[in-house]
Amino acid sequence: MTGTPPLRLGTRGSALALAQSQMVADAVERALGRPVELVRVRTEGDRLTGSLATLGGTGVFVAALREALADGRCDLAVHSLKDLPTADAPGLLVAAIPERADPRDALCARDGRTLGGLPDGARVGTGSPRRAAQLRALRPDLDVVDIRGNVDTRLARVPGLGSPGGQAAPERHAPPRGDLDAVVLAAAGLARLGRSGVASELLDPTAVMPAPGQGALAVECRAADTALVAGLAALDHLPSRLAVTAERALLAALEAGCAAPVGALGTLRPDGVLVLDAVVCRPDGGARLARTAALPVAGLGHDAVAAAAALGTRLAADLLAAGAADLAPLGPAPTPADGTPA
Ligand SMILES: NCc1[nH]cc(CCC(=O)O)c1CC(=O)O
Repeated sequence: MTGTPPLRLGTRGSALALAQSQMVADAVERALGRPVELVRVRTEGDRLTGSLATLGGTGVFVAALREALADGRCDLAVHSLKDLPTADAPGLLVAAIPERADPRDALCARDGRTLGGLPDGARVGTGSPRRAAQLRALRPDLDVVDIRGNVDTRLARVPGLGSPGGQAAPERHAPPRGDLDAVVLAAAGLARLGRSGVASELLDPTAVMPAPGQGALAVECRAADTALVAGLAALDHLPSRLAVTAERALLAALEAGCAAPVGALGTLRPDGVLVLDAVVCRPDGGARLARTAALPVAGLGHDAVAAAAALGTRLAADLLAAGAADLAPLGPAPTPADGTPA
């Protein structure tokens, strides 16, 4: 009659956070046969909408969820891996990295245009130095406009792409609408919101390298909840974990904050070789360093995770030896990479 008490999954209230939290809640219910309820965690970031992105960056949101976990106000939390600091949180554990969604960036342009088809001098919005630098490298004529806000707010800046309801989170200063030719957003975020249709081009990673961890989620819980840790392992997808482990080790070794113009993408090939591509850009797009490293991980079992991390560290050393630190502002970041986090 009483049954097992529900697991409490702590989440922010944004549309993207709710969508990905609900996806994971459903997967946990299926895997563990235990009910999961979403628990709204109000973060300081949510109170400071708008200005937050420039003040505290994505870390503010993650920190509030982690506090709620540590305090026992919730039992698990879902983070966008690209917003998760590379440093470990004491007492907490990323117990699962589910299968990664499409890691690519998506161009969302008016009239279905591609990057190559945008008119000369077109205005393209992004809050990410990584995206801005790579867009400028491909199209030096573009006017790259710094934008903030949630996915709906950003899409509304492109004529015809605002959500049908026209609703966007209330912001202190209402942002303009329909004033840009295009915005660039993560394909994975659009997919989770059911808005993949607004993408007019999925950008080739060799041209626009995604952020480390983009498209992947992290399911975090208390390390001491050993039964839950063991249960959540059923949601872990090893190829995705290997790829993002390499990407994040690279980011950590570059001491690159989330604002640094650094892209990285790991891929586990069918032959068991983990390939890691990475790029460090000069913010104006006028120069870039790109490097690739590969390592066979088939047959390593769980040692493969440590090997993936070593691959990322080694590629970072290659990039630094080639002068990455002269190209880009590496080191602790004052602003977030991609604006408001999920
Ligand atoms: N920093 C914002 C952010 N964090 C996670 C996503 C969704 C994609 C993902 O999970 O990687 C987004 C939106 C975006 O970059 O367009």
